[in-house]
Amino acid sequence: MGNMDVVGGAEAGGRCWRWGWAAVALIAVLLATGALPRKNFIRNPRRACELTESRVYTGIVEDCACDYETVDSLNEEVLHLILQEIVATPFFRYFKVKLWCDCPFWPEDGMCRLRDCSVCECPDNEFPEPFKKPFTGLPADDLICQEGKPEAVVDRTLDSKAFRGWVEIDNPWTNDDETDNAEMTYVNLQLNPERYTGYVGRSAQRIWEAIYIENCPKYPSEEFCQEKKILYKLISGLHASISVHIASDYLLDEATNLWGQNLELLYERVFRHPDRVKNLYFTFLFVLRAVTKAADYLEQAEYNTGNPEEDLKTQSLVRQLVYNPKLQAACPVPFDEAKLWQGEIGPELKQQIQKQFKNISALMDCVGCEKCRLWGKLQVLGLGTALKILFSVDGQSHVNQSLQLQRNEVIALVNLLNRLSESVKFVREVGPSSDKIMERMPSSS
Ligand SMILES: Cc1cc2nc3c(=O)[nH]c(=O)nc-3n(C[C@H](O)[C@H](O)[C@H](O)COP(=O)(O)OP(=O)(O)OC[C@H]3O[C@@H](n4cnc5c(N)ncnc54)[C@H](O)[C@@H]3O)c2cc1C
Repeated sequence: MGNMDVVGGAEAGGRCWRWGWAAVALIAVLLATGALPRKNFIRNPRRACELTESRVYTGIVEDCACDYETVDSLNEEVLHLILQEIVATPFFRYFKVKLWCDCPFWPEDGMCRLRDCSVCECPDNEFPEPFKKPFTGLPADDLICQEGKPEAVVDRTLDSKAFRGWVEIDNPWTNDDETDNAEMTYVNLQLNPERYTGYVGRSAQRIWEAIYIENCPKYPSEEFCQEKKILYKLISGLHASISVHIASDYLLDEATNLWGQNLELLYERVFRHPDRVKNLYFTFLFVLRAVTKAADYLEQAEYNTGNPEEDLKTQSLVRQLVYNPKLQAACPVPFDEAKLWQGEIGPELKQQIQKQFKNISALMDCVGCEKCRLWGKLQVLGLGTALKILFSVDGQSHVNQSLQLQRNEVIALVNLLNRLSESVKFVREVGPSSDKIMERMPSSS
């Protein structure tokens, strides 16, 4: 179980009992003094214990190098605020995506009940002008005009800068050909929040099933090989984050169009399964590590949307994120990827996981709800970009010189980090009030 310490749950063994009894004693005192309304605890005392035990997360996040408390405070004090500002900038709010795709695995059977399911695409004149221009950089091996000797060939090495202009380059971890601009549309993400869409039933189930059963089965609890656990944990963390967004922005009453939080759903899909909460934190730290590993590249990148004032602000926000002194002091290496793929089977394992991730990426074309597909594609591309930064480039010192990212990959990566940051914040804020969730839950005992 590594060095993770969840208070309560099967893993914690004896500690669970000690904390369990301490919690019971505390509750008894609070009830006796009237400090706590008795009705909150009468309905289902077993569930009260379950919640008390399962929601307090302490210690190091498994396989990472940072503890839960630090993640929470860094997120609340620094990361969340910066990310919210970044994703609202013109550079980061327009995402290029192919929304009309055929499912390569089965006839698409998606049914989405709500209007909220469909995506509002950008009219052509809305998204930034520089985004429309095709790539204008020098081709690497344009030999047409070359005559004579090798000495006549122009040296095209630019310099040792990390960023050498946005490139059109395919991501080896994802299925879509990112260099193919046909049928791509631009979507303003701010107009299409990730929230409840009414996408439920067989279609959604089938996709999660295909992901978990065929492409990243849950590893046995005795599995020590970190590489084998990673893909499952990343997908489970992403899935938990999607569920948190559904629960935090839910259509409570269709007749009056009332939106709000659905804490029962949050409990059932996330809190009730401590592993999912842990995987959410893991995924957050993994993506955060990718962003900080690519710090020099991201800092030098051109955030050009044709609006100099906004673009300077974007650059400054990115700098604040990637070189944040509080982050560097408290959690300098959120996840240590250098330990992975080291053994003899390392390269083979990496290939296998890359193939599985590509399949998961292809499955996004089977999501039968446009808005879910938009966020599914964006977040899977964001994860693919994190994987590319951490695993496709060898060594810490060379990362920024050999790394090449597409504009859309960077947009996906940062928006994914923001989604995960929102989920971590929500889980942290709502966790302590889960006695309210319990009060509304029907008794299972
Ligand atoms: C890519 C994608 C994006 C989606 N986006 C949206 C959206 O934006 N808005 C929306 O309303 N709906 C969205 N959906 C649908 C949503 O995720 C659920 O499938 C749907 O709400 C039905 O939920 P459910 O209770 O059947 O459980 P599901 O969330 O569908 O889970 C299916 C099964 O997976 C397992 N599982 C659940 N969570 C985890 C986890 N964190 N880790 C490991 N295993 C888990 C459980 O065994 C569960 O029974 C999306 C679906 C997909 C595939």
